[in-house]
Amino acid sequence: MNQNAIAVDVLVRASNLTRRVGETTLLDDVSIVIRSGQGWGLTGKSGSGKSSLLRAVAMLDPIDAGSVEGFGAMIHSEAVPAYRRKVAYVGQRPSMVAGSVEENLRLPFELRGYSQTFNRDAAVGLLESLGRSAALLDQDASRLSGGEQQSVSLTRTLLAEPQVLLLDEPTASLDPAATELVERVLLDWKDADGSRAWIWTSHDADQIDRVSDQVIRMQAGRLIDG
Ligand SMILES: Nc1ncnc2c1ncn2[C@@H]1O[C@H](COP(=O)(O)OP(=O)(O)OP(=O)(O)O)[C@@H](O)[C@H]1O
Repeated sequence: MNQNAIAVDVLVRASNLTRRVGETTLLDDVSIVIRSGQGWGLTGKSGSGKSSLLRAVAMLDPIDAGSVEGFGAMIHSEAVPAYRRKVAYVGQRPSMVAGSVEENLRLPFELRGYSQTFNRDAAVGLLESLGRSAALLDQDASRLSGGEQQSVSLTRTLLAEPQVLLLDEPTASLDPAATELVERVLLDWKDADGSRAWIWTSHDADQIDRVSDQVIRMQAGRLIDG
């Protein structure tokens, strides 16, 4: 493999991330590399720092030390919005603005500097593959169940065509049938393009087995093997 091929293979390189809030150390010198096609499974007890790591890699939270490199370049502040479109964090509590689900899905596409346009058919297709009907688009976003919110959040994320997903317990508020659908949609998404990758956190060891090819565990803000 030549040097260029190596550079393209590494999508994200997070190095020596440290984050403290007051006396609490959320991340303690954590490094992780995300390569094309890779499915990281991230486990660890509640409070071990999994969300903190995903949010730091997504550049959503400030860090006290360390760096994030994306697609071969250091990500400085002006490059963060473009980076976040390619490296998307899917949180446990999706944020919605007042209005319909469709308005929420359209919102990112109406931001300045956003070149893609909203594809309603693609949105309906994704919602249907997640077990929701097209009628969900007309519903008031403030009145969705936790599971519906998660479906909308995932749809919004996938419509933006990211390359890396940082999935923070993406099935936490779903029943087993809905969980299976989310897993299938995401596994299909990843299989459709060998350059896509994710870090997927879960408390469900069986799910981690199904969705990851490499597992890493967090303990007290540090990464330890398997
Ligand atoms: N903004 C913050 N300010 C202070 N402490 C925080 C903040 N965010 C998280 N923490 C603390 O940092 C630690 C790690 O939290 P984090 O949410 O990353 O854990 P987690 O492994 O994702 O947990 P869970 O499995 O419950 O989602 C916890 O002790 C949490 O209380």
